[in-house]
Amino acid sequence: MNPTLSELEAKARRPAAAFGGDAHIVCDNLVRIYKTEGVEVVALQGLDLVIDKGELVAIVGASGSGKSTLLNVLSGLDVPTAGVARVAGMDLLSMSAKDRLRYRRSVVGFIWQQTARNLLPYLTARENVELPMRLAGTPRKGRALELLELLGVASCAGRRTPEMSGGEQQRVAIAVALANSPQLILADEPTGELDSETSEQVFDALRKANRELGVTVTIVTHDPLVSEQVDRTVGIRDGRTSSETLRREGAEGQIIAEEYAVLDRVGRLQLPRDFMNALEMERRVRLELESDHIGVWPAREEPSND
Ligand SMILES: Nc1ncnc2c1ncn2[C@@H]1O[C@H](COP(=O)(O)OP(=O)(O)OP(=O)(O)O)[C@@H](O)[C@H]1O
Repeated sequence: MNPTLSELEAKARRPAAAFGGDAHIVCDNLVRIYKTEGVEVVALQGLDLVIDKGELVAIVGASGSGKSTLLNVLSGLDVPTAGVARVAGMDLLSMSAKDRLRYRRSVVGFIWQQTARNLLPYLTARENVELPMRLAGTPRKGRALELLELLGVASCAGRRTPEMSGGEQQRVAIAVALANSPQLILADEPTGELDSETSEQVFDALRKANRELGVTVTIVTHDPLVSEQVDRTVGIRDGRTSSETLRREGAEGQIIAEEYAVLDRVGRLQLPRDFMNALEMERRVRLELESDHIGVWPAREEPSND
């Protein structure tokens, strides 16, 4: 039934919901400009991203597209130049130094690509997991072993980093990141230095943290083993989210992956570069509205006057 005039008027009067609503991670028109020796680099150019609580998301993109910049902002290590970045209802742009420290200690856990960067080499695995709890003033007896067990590295509890493989070190690093029960885990190329079998174990540990502890997990990765196993892969191009691949299980248990272009709030979308190249599209395209889709064609050759 068509809405009545008064229903439409009421709808128009309702305040528009804020972008991303109460999602766990909301980036709205996020901009990060680096200035070095007078040269400006726009690493994030109005990036929009919404991630719900409990999601496991991979972020992919070419080198220099802005992935690490985004993770640094979300982890509270870096402050964006403009826009909105909100995690678990906390505004990352206006946060005080004290809140930022608390955020980094207790709300978010971080895993670097370089295994050596995640752990202190002179502490055992168990002591490494206990450290963030001691720093936050909330030591919990048995918690470190519990986490090491959950991630399948309890046998490493008494070992220091040189006595562990790269994959074991990364799984211990995940336990360290989980120590203070964060709401969010961010991992920057966590399997980048590992062979495929070990990568699988590290990814399984992240998936376990997500499924069994309900932690939201965001992984920046070039590793197809990771990006093709998550429910949602977000592609970043030139400092903006440009594509999303959603995966779901089909009727026969097969995984169906569907790729979408991201449409921002003002209607901008990035056409895949290979599509544009194939049809030699540049500068402008012709759009046509059909009943159930919009057609995009290369611009017609204008007849020349000479
Ligand atoms: N501290 C910095 N100072 C100046 N420019 C920077 C800084 N950090 C990043 N950039 C620039 O910002 C852009 C995005 O970099 P970023 O590291 O976020 O990309 P990335 O997608 O993570 O790349 P990679 O996959 O190679 O790690 C690049 O052009 C980079 O040179």
